[in-house]
Amino acid sequence: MRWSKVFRTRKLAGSPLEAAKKIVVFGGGSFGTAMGCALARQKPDLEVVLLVRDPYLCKDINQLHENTRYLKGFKMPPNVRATTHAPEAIAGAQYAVHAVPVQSSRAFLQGIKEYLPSTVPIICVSKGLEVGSGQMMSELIPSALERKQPAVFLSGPSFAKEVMQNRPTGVVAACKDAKLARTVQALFASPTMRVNTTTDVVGVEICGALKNVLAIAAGIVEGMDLGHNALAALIAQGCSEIRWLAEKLGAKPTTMSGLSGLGDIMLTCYGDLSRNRSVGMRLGRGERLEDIIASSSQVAEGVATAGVVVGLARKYRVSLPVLTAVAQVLDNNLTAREAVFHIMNLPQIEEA
Ligand SMILES: NC(=O)C1=CN([C@@H]2O[C@H](COP(=O)(O)OP(=O)(O)OC[C@H]3O[C@@H](n4cnc5c(N)ncnc54)[C@H](O)[C@@H]3O)[C@@H](O)[C@H]2O)C=CC1
Ligand SMILES: O=C(CO)COP(=O)(O)O
Repeated sequence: MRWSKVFRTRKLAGSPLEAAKKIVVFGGGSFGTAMGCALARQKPDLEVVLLVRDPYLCKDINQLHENTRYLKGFKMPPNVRATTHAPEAIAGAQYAVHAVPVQSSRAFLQGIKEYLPSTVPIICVSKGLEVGSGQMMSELIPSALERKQPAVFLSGPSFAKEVMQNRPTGVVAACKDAKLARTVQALFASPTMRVNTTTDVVGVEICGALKNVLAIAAGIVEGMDLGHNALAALIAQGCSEIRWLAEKLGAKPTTMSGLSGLGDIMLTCYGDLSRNRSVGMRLGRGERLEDIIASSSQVAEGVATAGVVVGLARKYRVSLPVLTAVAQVLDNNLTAREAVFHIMNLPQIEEA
């Protein structure tokens, strides 16, 4: 109650939300839609435009006020609309929320580059590492746009469906420019959304990318019905591995125990709504990856990121048995059972 009062008084004239007139969302999938709606709910005269590819989905959003493909059954606020036309979507927008899956982000950004002014901040919610370049989104965005662009990385435990249901959620806005991080904090913060800030972009991004790989491992353990002990041991080991790699990359230790680290690891490794965990569960039950992917309409970023992690482990000379085993299972080099046997038979160690 007190929290909500604080917000009501903070959202007075002059705040970034008050000043914002139009926000464009790249990607009309589940998370782009949910975050767009979260912004639109806060300010009825804010224009939120989802840039989508599919004209049928576009029509549904505009006529039924519902994302019939990705968030069926949830009504969207009337100030959210969709278009397939990039120049029109972007024109006049003060912020761009980027919710296109990582592996499609480079091509997408190259396609809209000429319409996006270099001063418009990108608020990136995509979590993962690009196959091939191994880049994080903070590296991929300037590389794809071939220029500097202000960018903030918003991450943390936040299932799209629960954001859409306006249930309490906490995320972290990471930006080297602390002032811009605070602007994004003020944009998204509401009585149902807490937004912390940090300047540790690398830490937030690497935690967000690797927790998806760990969630696949957690799903495998669940799918094989190995029990609570095994699951807890696996997640604890995975947390250590993420910390070892994150430290090598220069991340702050506090980020690991924060929302984008432990918070999102807990959500995705234990939460029924996680797509990465559900890919793992199906692998653990013996399904083939090709069949799992063919039957899923939504992205599970951990599948692509797992292969990149193997390269990072090599590059930074850090042993990541759980995270790299996920890549081996996905590549069909190991069965899930062999991976568990392999991990259980590693040398007994001193805790690090
Ligand atoms: N769904 C969730 O609960 C959360 C998702 N995220 C992250 O947000 C990102 C997007 O995820 P979702 O919205 O869940 O995915 P989704 O699978 O629901 O939707 C992806 C959207 O991106 C579009 N897209 C794909 N390739 C494209 C391209 N080349 N050009 C333009 N659009 C393209 C699709 O048409 C679709 O609208 C991912 O990186 C995910 O890890 C982050 C937090 C929560
Ligand atoms: O990142 C997420 C929640 O914070 C969503 O996780 P999944 O992609 O596994 O559903």
